[in-house]
Amino acid sequence: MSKNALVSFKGAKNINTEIQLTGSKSECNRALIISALSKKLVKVENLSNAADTVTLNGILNNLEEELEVEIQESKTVDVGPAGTAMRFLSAYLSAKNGNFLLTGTERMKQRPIGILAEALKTIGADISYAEAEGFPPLNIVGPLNQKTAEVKIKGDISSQYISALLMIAPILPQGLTLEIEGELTSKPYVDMTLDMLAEVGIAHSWNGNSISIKPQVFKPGTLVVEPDWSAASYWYSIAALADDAEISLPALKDKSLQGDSQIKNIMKIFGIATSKTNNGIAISNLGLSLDTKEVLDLKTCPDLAQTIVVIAAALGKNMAFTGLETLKIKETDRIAALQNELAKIGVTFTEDNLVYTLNTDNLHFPEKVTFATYEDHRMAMAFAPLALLINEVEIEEMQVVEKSYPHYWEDLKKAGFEVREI
Ligand SMILES: O=C(O)C1=C[C@@H](OP(=O)(O)O)[C@@H](O)[C@H](O)C1
Ligand SMILES: C=C(OP(=O)(O)O)C(=O)O
Repeated sequence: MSKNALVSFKGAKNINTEIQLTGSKSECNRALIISALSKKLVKVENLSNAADTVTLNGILNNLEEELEVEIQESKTVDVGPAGTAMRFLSAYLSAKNGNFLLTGTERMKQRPIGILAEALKTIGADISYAEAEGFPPLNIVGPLNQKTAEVKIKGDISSQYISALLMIAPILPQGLTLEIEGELTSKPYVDMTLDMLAEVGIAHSWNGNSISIKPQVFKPGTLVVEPDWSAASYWYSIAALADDAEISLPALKDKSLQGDSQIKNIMKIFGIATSKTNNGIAISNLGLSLDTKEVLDLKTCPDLAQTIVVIAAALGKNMAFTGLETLKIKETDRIAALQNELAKIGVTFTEDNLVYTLNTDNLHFPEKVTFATYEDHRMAMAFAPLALLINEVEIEEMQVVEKSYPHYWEDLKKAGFEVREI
């Protein structure tokens, strides 16, 4: 039975703590696929306990055992709500010997995959849609018989399709050249894929809109996963809402592979400073929130959108945002979810010509607010910090955080929040 979290913060709003964040699920899920493709020549260190990573790891370990005994009938592979696992496994299983039904939650069945499936079919994969055209579940019969190395792929729906193809490219007999059509959304995630491949000896060339990877062998090595900067963003929120905050986050790097590390620049708007420590970073509240008239473009960091929009709203900043087009096809329609929940504190979030604007003129904080989470971990984690402004915050279905940050509630308690399961 799912439970809700009742979150509150009693006494002076001073936060002084050290939080050890779990590994980035994006880095982990790439590292696991790369390790499997390299036949374990590549090892992974600091694997996350995020449910999406635990799921993918379990699937890959299971497949390895089963492929050894060569099971021929169709095998169901269920990724649950893990988008990266769905997209990365579509490509990975296409290259593997076997017959698979790749599926996930009801929401996963509404998250488009046609662009990736059609690209894989062009390359030579045997893929069909088990239910709705263009959506999971997929029937995949591998291994693919490569017909071409040249594929055109739309870049503006999800970068995960491109990462999925890039990771299998080195083991394909002809390699791959991807010509990206339209604007590339979430670009730092493609950079992360290429950087992690480079760490284990896989070279690429990027010319204009085309990325090429030739057939190559993986170099033995270890991919060490950095903690999750998307998870760190919630600590920036907490720092921004506290009266005084000094929070250290060990092992986060100044030069990160994760695009969400740009939270450190964005949060300067809300008066949060980031400094290097001898083992990571520390964030503190300088109490110098800026007035910004600029429109903030979040195309390169969609997973930060909820964190930033909620904090801007709670601090009464009528900010405007662009680059939010992909939010509607994530764990939930994140635009609708934000609109519904921000309304509970009197804030509107409206769209005009792809510019989303907050209006906080009627901002107010009732004694108690219950926020719905829509099976989306980021809704829970973005709204819970409001307990620094609202006497009692109830977060529905508190277990959603497991997807990327299972220790979230424990960490809040460590920082001085009261969190009760109800
Ligand atoms: O490649 C990745 O690890 C991810 C890419 C992004 O998705 P899109 O490329 O679909 O925006 C991001 O939202 C997701 O949480 C993780
Ligand atoms: C969008 C997300 O994940 P995924 O696409 O991997 O399900 C996320 O973690 O915010």
